[in-house]
Amino acid sequence: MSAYLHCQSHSPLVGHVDPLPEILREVDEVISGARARIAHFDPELVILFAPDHYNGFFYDLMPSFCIGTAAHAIGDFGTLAGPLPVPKALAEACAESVLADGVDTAVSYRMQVDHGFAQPLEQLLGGLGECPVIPVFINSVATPLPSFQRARLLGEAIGRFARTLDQRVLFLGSGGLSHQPPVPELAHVDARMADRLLGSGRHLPADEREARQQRVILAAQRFIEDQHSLHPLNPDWDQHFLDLLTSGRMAELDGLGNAELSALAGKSTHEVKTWVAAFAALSAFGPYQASDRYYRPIPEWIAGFGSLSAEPQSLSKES
Ligand SMILES: O=C(O)/C=C/c1cccc(O)c1O
Ligand SMILES: [Fe+2]
Repeated sequence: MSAYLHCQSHSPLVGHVDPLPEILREVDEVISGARARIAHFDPELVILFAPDHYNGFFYDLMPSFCIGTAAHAIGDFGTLAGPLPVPKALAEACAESVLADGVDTAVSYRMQVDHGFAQPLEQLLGGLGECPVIPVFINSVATPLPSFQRARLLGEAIGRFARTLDQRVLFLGSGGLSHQPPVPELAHVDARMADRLLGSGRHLPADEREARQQRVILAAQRFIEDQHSLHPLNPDWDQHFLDLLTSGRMAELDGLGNAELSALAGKSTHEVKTWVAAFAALSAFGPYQASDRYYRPIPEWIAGFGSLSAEPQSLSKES
């Protein structure tokens, strides 16, 4: 029984609208370092906390949390497409354990996921199929949203389940930090888009898919020129968030309301709840030591881009 954690921002704009080569090199080094540490840990099971962007989860039935017992990635923005190797019985046991522990997660026996799940698997493990993975969705865009506290309790429950396994478990968190890309909102869209958000967007025609991606790419190009064309990134808040996780004080976020977070750092910043859940899961293994902290606001990717690893303190003393 051992655990390792890595949390990282994602962005589907990688490869579409990139920062200067020296910044790209710097980020590549951060990701390669994380990948090497993960390879050294040699996980037997990945538990991946990630959001969705109206590609797999819709308002016809929007859960706060969902554990997949089978999943496939759609390959949006050119990210990897295909099935994820989900160990079905173990994912079912995980869901049962979390429910018995008092956190009402949904389950999906056919989870459709997007770049939020696929990008970290590609960047950190080298592909979708490299290691058995239990996908855990946290609703981070479709209001009403779960709170920081519930995300923490979900993570703790999953951590307690993981601790019962005789396996090396890697917790991954995908998303954030401060950002607000142009994600549609049910309250502000026309009837056609509302229908997409209610579920017809699950299988978008190719021309609409292309138009959707171009909208985000154009928004990123505009954001580079005018950082008020979208909600501005908030490096101060991002660093504060990283401070809290690094020092094991994530429960201090319990009091931060969803509207307040949106106003401070942007409406997609709720993706950081994947990090909170991952760190909470790790905390079930005892006190942890965080390492390899990295942060840079990257407007080209519409992301306060962060990266942070951690491991149980007993292990960090041994290595
Ligand atoms: O449009 C989408 O599907 C998402 C875009 C996006 C852009 C930048 C950062 C992110 O975390 C995103 O999901
Ligand atoms: Fe995202």
